[in-house]
Amino acid sequence: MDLFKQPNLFSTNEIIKTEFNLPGAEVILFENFFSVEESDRLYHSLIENTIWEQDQMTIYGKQVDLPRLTAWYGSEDELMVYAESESRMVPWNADLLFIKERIEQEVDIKFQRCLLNYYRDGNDSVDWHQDYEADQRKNTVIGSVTFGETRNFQLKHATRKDLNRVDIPLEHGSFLIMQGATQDNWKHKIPKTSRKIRPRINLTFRWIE
Ligand SMILES: O=C(O)CCC(=O)C(=O)O
Ligand SMILES: [Fe+2]
Repeated sequence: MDLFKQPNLFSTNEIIKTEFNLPGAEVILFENFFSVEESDRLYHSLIENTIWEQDQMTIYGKQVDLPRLTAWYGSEDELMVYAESESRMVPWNADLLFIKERIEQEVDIKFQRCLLNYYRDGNDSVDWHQDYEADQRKNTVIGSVTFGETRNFQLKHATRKDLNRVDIPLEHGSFLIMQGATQDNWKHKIPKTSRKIRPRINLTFRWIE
């Protein structure tokens, strides 16, 4: 039985592709990119087998835990500096290579590394941010895959106040591409929620020039 999608009269397992028409951004969503069976299997396997870390950040001079668990995987053995702490990148495993190869069929690049996020409940979140430092943001590709609970992925323009915020619910088995100048011009966030919800795993596969 599908853990995260309740069957209804109109439900379909077809892949649904949506291209968002946002100024200065290229954002494409594929719903049902992974089948329900694949998504259920990967959800459990990633929760159990990922080497999750509790990283910290500084707020008003105090060290506090990030509101989620994270892990860096990739092909190079290098130190990643993320949220001010250093972590060594873990080599790709079979699950990640399976996901990476599937999503690379939709983009013309090979992803170099992946940041996994584990949102344990509605208190876990990520605040408004742009991925990468300003000088690295041009022409990046982020492939974002979700397993588990649906969370609202929010996008807002970094400078233009005349543009409305966009909310994209990211469902079990979905795949979202952010490319071109998206990171340069738009911020994104996963807000907290007081709803009683189950965990969500998100994988952001990353490519930079
Ligand atoms: O969980 C998500 O969908 C977004 C994660 C994110 O923005 C990040 O890891 O940089
Ligand atoms: Fe991000």
